[in-house]
Amino acid sequence: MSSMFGKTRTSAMPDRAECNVAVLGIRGSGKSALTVKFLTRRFISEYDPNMEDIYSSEEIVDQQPVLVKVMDTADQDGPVNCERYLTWAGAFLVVYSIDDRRTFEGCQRYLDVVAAHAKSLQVDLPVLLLGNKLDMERYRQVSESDGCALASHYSCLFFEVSACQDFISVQRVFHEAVREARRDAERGRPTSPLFISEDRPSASLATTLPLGPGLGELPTPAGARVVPVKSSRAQSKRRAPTLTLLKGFRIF
Ligand SMILES: Nc1nc2c(ncn2[C@@H]2O[C@H](COP(=O)(O)OP(=O)(O)OP(=O)(O)O)[C@@H](O)[C@H]2O)c(=O)[nH]1
Repeated sequence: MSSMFGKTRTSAMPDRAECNVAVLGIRGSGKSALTVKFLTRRFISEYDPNMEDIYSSEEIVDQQPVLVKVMDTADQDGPVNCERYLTWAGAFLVVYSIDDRRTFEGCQRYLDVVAAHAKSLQVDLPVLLLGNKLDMERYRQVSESDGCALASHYSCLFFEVSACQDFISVQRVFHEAVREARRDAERGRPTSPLFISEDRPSASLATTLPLGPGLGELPTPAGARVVPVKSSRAQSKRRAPTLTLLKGFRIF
């Protein structure tokens, strides 16, 4: 039923695109806060740190509906047993906190793990590096240029966001992950993992999921800093997401 990026069809539901996004990073970087912000538009400050789950939200990205599934991972001190998300995800968000150098150094191991996985598959896997907690500017330990340099090294996109400030910047990041996954699918990533529910070829993706004319439609709200390392061409149409929590967050 699920796929890295592809379409599913059941008797009760027409074809629809899906994109699996894994949120990676060491403890305290804000993975759960970003996930919840994207799904609910709310900032919730405390979560069960050991809980790992997959949530989904129906989104419109570049005028095309897509079911975005988000895995909020819960590794202890770095990447362990990574197969569960490497084989599942079609895009990766690697998160650190700008006010904690340790989280920045920790995220490099995730970038290495994903890069090695992509190399073993001989595919491009979309990765976005996120410097979170932009609201903690005065306690910043990781400069924007350090984030940019790391993203350049791994050829990934780079954004600085805050899970406790505006929703739009956080939504934009998740939508950008979907765009990247679409582009990789269009560039001809291997077709077999893309369609699991039915053995349908992925050749139709290019026609069913056209690229938008250009990024820049989503405003960057005051106080949020979005730092694209690679240029992006697509645009996103915003709307309130239809939220489906596959399992409830345990919030305490
Ligand atoms: N100021 C600020 N605090 C944040 C932000 N995002 C998360 N936090 C706080 O940082 C702490 C860690 O956030 P989590 O979302 O639990 O981080 P995590 O990466 O999921 O960590 P684990 O659940 O331990 O794996 C919590 O106290 C959050 O309230 C942010 O953007 N700004």
